[in-house]
Amino acid sequence: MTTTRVALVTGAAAGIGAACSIRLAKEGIAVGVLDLDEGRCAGTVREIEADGGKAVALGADVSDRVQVRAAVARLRDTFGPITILVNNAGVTDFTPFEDITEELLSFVYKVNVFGPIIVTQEILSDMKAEHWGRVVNISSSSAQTGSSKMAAYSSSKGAVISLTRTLAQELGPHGITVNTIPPGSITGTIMADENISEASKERLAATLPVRRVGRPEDIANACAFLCSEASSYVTAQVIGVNGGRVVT
Ligand SMILES: NC(=O)C1=CN([C@@H]2O[C@H](COP(=O)(O)OP(=O)(O)OC[C@H]3O[C@@H](n4cnc5c(N)ncnc54)[C@H](O)[C@@H]3O)[C@@H](O)[C@H]2O)C=CC1
Ligand SMILES: CC(=O)C(C)=O
Repeated sequence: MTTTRVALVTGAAAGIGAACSIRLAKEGIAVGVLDLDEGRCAGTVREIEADGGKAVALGADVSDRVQVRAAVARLRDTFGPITILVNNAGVTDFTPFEDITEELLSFVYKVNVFGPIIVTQEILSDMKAEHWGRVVNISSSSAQTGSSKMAAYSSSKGAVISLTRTLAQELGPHGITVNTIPPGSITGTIMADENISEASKERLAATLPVRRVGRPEDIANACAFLCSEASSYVTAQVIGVNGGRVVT
């Protein structure tokens, strides 16, 4: 890699976003670790720096363009133009369909759909100027299979898959690849012990090709490839990881 690439990872204080940030930093990429509360990003930044990497903590709500613009400016001032973006920040929701309200829909869609659109728009000029970019959107296997009591969430992630395919066409001519990873169930907040019993995890694992529930590191490895120089001809792909359905 001739220049130090700069990445922005959203929702990076914990879980999949933290794993992606740490993994990208191992490739020599300088990482903007963004989450709602900048203070919560310190742990991810510390782990990256302890490993010899470069990172900066950023606080912003991905659905708020003013906050996103300020965070992007700080990252750009710190490390330079941003040419890698992982739209990972997301919120899940388990609500029976008939109980879904406009307020809930607005909350879920603002984070899961408006967020990736706003953040991508705010860094796009850097990618176009470099004629090189990597965008990875974290969707969900529930967008492909449906998931009972997750209509707001799974439909929002379906929008992320469609957004990915559209942007791949629109941004490809600018040297920018756009892909999505629809994880299956991954240990972390959603799959935390208080949310799912060990017996349920074992039953779930028995249905998965690799016979185990996914880990954030699994997503981070797939993400690192999609953000690499080598992945220049991979775009508009939906790359299932650990239970995610692979569709092209
Ligand atoms: N864990 C799982 O089983 C699966 C997760 N996913 C997706 O992967 C992504 C990450 O999920 P996890 O790491 O499991 O969740 P997580 O809850 O551990 O991490 C999500 C992070 O996003 C941050 N965040 C939430 N709203 C935000 C906003 N408006 N602005 C900035 N940051 C915000 C949260 O503070 C949190 O740190 C999400 O998009 C989720 O929908 C998809 C499939 C399965
Ligand atoms: C939360 C989520 O997307 C799954 C597949 O569990």
